[in-house]
Amino acid sequence: MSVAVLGAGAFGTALAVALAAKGPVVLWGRRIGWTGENPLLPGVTLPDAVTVTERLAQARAEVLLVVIPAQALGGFLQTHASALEGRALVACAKGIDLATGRSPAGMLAAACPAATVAVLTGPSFAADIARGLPTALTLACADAEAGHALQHQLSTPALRLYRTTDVVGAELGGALKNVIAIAAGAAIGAGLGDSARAAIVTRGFAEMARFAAAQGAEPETLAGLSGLGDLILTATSAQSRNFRYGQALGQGAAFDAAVTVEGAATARAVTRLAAAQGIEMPISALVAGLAGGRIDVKQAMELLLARPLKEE
Ligand SMILES: NC(=O)C1=CN([C@@H]2O[C@H](COP(=O)(O)OP(=O)(O)OC[C@H]3O[C@@H](n4cnc5c(N)ncnc54)[C@H](O)[C@@H]3O)[C@@H](O)[C@H]2O)C=CC1
Ligand SMILES: O=C(CO)COP(=O)(O)O
Repeated sequence: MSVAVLGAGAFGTALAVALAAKGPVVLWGRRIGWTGENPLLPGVTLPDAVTVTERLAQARAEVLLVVIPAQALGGFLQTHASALEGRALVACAKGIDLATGRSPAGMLAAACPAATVAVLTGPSFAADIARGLPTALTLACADAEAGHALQHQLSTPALRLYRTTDVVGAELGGALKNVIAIAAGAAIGAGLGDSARAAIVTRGFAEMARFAAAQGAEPETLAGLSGLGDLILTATSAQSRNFRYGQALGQGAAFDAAVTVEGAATARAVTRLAAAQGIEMPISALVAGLAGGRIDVKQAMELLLARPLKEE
């Protein structure tokens, strides 16, 4: 099986490094601008088995891991979908596209109807994967046989993949936890304390599960690696960009706009979808307001605490 990774950011590079333990990997990026060490993944030297290229024609593998941020994926597919058609495409981004309301796998399936689409998601920082630290992720594919094959093709001794056919649940777990991680970071940044963070994470998980169930996801998926697992990681670690962005919001501090923070746009996308479907997502709506500069953390907390008392 030949593998290529599309998107040479921190996560794409880390996946290429991990999979190079099993054989040659092509890593494609639109503008590389570095050799040997990706500045987005400092301290990691690429193994010889990884070929880095800016030519998409060189990435003609049977399995393509698509690791382009959710809000950039639509633009990429407009230009390059034909080069991806008919392959096994593994969506690795965690977000919901603002323009279409689609998940990355949904965008891939729409752009490449003859492809087999899968999802790789779950708790994993790029730096951990690249260093070969133990990681467990979810591989989701509606086609159980193809999912089984991909699970074995993409697992390594350190990267343990669990399999599911619940693509919707796996993707929403990864997308929505970023939104709640921003809220958790904002609480910590504003000095509201660990108890407030625990409340936000728990009630945030409830709204993740509520939204996902309404889209047809299995509750077990949300309680697994891609939902709860990734939420725990992202809402408690300063390694997370979403958490750090939330912290900056809570502190009223500036944040580098060049850093990928999927949860900001996803908060807007999911708030819009939830409103259209009559689903309550108060924390996500407040994150959308915070990210859009319409409210501050003090107002957000006042709004949350003023909500009617209800059953858990
Ligand atoms: N960094 C991490 O620890 C993890 C990231 N992810 C997910 O992976 C996705 C990518 O994140 P990172 O690699 O960390 O981001 P990053 O910011 O490190 O890199 C993003 C890369 O995408 C490229 N890119 C942007 N627009 C593009 C386009 N139109 N065509 C081709 N390439 C384009 C950029 O040039 C850059 O190399 C995100 O959805 C993120 O949530 C998932 C798990 C872990
Ligand atoms: O998805 C991730 C960990 O599983 C990475 O989180 P950040 O994008 O917040 O850094």
